[in-house]
Amino acid sequence: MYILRLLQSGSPQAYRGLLLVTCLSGLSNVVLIALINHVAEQAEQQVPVGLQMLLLYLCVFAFYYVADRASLRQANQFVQHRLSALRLRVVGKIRRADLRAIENLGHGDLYATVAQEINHLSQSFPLLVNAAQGVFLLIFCLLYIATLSLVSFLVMTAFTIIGLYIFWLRRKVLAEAMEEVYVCEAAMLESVSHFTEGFQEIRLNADKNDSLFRHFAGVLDRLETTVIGVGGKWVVLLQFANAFLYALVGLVVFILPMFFEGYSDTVYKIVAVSIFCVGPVTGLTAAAPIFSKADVGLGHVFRLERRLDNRLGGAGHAVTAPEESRFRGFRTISFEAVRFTYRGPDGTPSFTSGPWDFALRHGEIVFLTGGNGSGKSTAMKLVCGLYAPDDGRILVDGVPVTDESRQEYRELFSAIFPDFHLFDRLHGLEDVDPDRVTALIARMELADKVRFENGRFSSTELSTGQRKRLALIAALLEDREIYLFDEWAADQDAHFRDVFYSELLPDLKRRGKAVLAVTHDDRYWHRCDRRLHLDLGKMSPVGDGMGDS
Ligand SMILES: Nc1ncnc2c1ncn2[C@@H]1O[C@H](COP(=O)(O)OP(=O)(O)OP(=O)(O)O)[C@@H](O)[C@H]1O
Repeated sequence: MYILRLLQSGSPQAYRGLLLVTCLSGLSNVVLIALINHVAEQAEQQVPVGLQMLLLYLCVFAFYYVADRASLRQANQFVQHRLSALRLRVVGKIRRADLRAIENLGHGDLYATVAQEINHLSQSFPLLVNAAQGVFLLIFCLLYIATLSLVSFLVMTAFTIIGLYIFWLRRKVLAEAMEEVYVCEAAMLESVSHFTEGFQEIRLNADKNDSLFRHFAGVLDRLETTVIGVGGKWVVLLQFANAFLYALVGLVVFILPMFFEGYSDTVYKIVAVSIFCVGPVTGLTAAAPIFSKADVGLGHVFRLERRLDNRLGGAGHAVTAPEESRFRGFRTISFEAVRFTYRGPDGTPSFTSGPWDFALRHGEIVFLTGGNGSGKSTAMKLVCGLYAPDDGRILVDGVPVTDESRQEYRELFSAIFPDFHLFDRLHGLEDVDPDRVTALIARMELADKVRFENGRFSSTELSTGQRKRLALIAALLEDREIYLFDEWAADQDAHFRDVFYSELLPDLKRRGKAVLAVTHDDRYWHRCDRRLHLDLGKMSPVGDGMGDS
């Protein structure tokens, strides 16, 4: 069970402390029941209830109240800590993973698993704590019954074990059905996302709209059938638990007195205890579907973590920037026979970039051209170290880049890819001079749209071209030695495209930066020092200087 695995991942001290207070809460609960039984017996024998007994009752009640509260609070804290630790651990592994690993796992799945599943468990937790307390109470109730009648204890314990075993088997069936609910819910969420993300397309095309809606209705139908199926299994479980309790009490009341002398004296006390067990047993059964759902979700998180571990190969690679990079101030980066292949899930190669050779020198502007799907973006990701080459070498001034030094190497680059992400604040640039940012906003001709306030841009609700300019501001502030632009100018108007090629790129060159830019703008090809062309992943130089076109 994944929930137990989660709990055991905490510090043994905290785990033991939690078990202790939960035990104390269950124990004091049973002592209360015993006291009630005792007082009822005295009343039946017409013995007046003394003040001492009342005080004892109040003391035990106070103890129970405090222990129960402490148990619930500690359990809540303990589990929330474990969930936070799990989130931190998994996100920590995601941030250390290679881009290929993340692409293979799927961004959507990653997000859903980390954000939704853990959240779900966090929200359903109070019910689960209640159910766990019920288990402790059941154990102590049985122990109390042992003090009343050993025979009843043995019979009831045997029955309880059989009952719990059957319950466990049924719970497994429920868990399997829950796995199907999980799949159906994921399909439903994906289907809903088509309505929100493809809203413009469906509002333009009624047939598409209808077809998507029919598909959604089908997905919803399957989800409903599966959830109803789970509900049916849960009803069976709930009925079983109730029937089991009544059968047990029936056994105690009708059958056992037939066989054991003097048993009828204690039977009403045992019945009273059994009735106290109804609440916990019902709580346990009621929590079963939530428990199964949380366990299934947690299973997905653990499986994701294992897949990340496999890709990270142990501790993973560092993500922290070294104080003094050995690659800083580079003169030439050489790519020797670099080759990289995308593979499908079954390992079949789908596209190969390379082998290619080229050298990127400090302070030069290189343009990369090629048709759609020729491998320009793939080459850019290989150049900046987001992909590690399958073959070949990358050398910085003769020093090979290895797995260990790859992060140091990446720190040379700032890149803006077509699917760039605009962060809500300038992460990593917390001490930036706001006047500098404001000046750059003005230079990007965004002064009437955006302000820099409290470490963030006032708005990111901009056109794609304007958003790319904001991304460029962040890249310029990073002040790295190499700039990669993957079709950056494609979304700019004619005026700003000109600013980019005629002012911004030459400015970077003047500052000694190297630039590698993917471009289709043949009007500006004379702006580069060298142009490289890609065709089916193979790279070749075109001319060797300005005006090569
Ligand atoms: N993450 C990926 N997984 C598998 N294959 C990929 C992936 N990204 C790209 N490819 C494949 O690699 C090939 C080259 O893609 P790439 O994006 O590098 O080309 P491109 O020249 O940048 O194309 P475009 O000009 O259309 O942006 C394509 O056939 C594409 O299907």
